[in-house]
Amino acid sequence: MTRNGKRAPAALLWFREDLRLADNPALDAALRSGAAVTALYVLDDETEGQRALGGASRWWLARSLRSLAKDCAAIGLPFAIRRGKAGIAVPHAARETGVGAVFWNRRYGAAEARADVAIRAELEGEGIAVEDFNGRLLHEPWDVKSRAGEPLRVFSPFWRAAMTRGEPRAPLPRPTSSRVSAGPALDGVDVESLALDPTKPDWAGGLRNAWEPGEAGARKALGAFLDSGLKGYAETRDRPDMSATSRMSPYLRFGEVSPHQLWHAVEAAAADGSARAGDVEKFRAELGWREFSYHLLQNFPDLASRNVQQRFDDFPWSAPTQGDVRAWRKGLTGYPIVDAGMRQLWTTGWLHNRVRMIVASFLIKDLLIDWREGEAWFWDTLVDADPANNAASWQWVAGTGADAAPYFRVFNPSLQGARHDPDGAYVRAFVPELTRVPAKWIHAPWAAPPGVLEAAGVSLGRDYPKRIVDHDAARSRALAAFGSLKTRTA
Ligand SMILES: Cc1cc2nc3c(=O)[nH]c(=O)nc-3n(C[C@H](O)[C@H](O)[C@H](O)COP(=O)(O)OP(=O)(O)OC[C@H]3O[C@@H](n4cnc5c(N)ncnc54)[C@H](O)[C@@H]3O)c2cc1C
Repeated sequence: MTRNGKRAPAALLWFREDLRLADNPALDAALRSGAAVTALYVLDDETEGQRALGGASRWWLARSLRSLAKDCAAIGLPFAIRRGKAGIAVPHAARETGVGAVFWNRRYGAAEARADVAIRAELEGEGIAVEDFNGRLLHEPWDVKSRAGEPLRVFSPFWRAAMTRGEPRAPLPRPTSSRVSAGPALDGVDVESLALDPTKPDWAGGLRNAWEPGEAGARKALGAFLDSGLKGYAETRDRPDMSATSRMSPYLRFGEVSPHQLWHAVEAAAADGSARAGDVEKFRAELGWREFSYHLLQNFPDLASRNVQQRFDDFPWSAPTQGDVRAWRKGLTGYPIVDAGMRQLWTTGWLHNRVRMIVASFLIKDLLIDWREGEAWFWDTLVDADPANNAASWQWVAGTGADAAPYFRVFNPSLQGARHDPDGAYVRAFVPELTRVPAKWIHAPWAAPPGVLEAAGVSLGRDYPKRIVDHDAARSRALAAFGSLKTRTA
């Protein structure tokens, strides 16, 4: 109700990358306005410049939308799904329902932000108010600045500056049916008709086993992390053989959980003694890397397609051979940690952060293939494929980004494997050919004495591939290529 007791006109809540009811500032404000609310999601593969979701993300989205539809029904919030260009579909839905206001949470891609400006102008031109909110980030990317008021290019000063902005707000409560006044119903399509699932072949079996998309799935996964993963996170987060990280990334990507909820949930765990301050701080700093990626995306809108450091525009990448790219994608490079990672990615749609760095370094530095080839593969296969995190991380590994690893940092896959998967349990989980290879040799089977491999039932080239490159030679080649760039641009 408004102050004089009259009901506010109906409102439209446009769900975008915030597929949740709890801690949803736009939804909360729409309900608080006293309006009767109708909710809408638009699958938009048509707006120019917007990158279409990859295959694994589409798989996730289908389940997420079903879960959201169920949650909306449970609180009596009418919810419709439509398909098409948002610039047409949203004003159309607003007219159809006769709403006085449209509420949404902000998006940060350049094309998405441009589309939002145009949609706002059209709605406001028709006398329909637009209210937008931050439902995605702890701090708006443009609010975090250097002392001189400039954008930041290095993580540590960025995070220090972000921390001076004060404690992120507390999460908003999940609305109950008593708060909802149902707006006009809107026709929509069902999720099946969006054809988001793979059919021939159906490659999603592993994803189905690994994940429960949706807000309820996010709550369960967070609960499991708080119960057993957060304790020791600072020490074990680099161990792919342990369940030591939150796996919140796809839920954050689709907005099934907010960073504010995570920020405060780990605080509560520290307060009740189930986590240590150091673990909480480290976990929050990882959320900080996500914020930093969005800060970079804000300042480098072409982050997924252009080198932040333009001197790399002349870099002598190898022309990718079908054989090398295929071996990398399929996990057949002959380097066990790389192969385990690429198979984990294909099977489950997710990959441990340390292994993401190793496989990315291998593609870029050992195979000398342009980072954009890898970024695109991750975009298609990750359930958490994120426009800011994915692009910023690939540029970080390539050395082409703002706060990037130096070009001479070339990960040695066998040493990385031995350090972060010391018993080889991670490799064994995804590369069954090597199950019986002893830990001492599992990250470098080519160096094992022939009798050891024979006893493990492995013949290289028959049961498991020979290495497609020799790492030492590849490293020298990469350093020479990077060195030539330095000389040429000096
Ligand atoms: C080449 C490469 C590509 C990547 N692509 C993506 C991507 O598309 N989407 C994505 O969400 N992350 C990406 N990352 C970052 C990171 O690997 C994942 O966020 C992390 O592995 C997700 O697992 P988690 O949720 O268990 O992480 P946790 O360790 O539990 O961290 C909690 C959250 O912090 C954020 N986070 C953690 N590490 C990073 C990081 N290095 N950069 C940015 N945010 C981080 C994520 O949102 C994560 O969910 C990429 C990293 C690399 C090296």
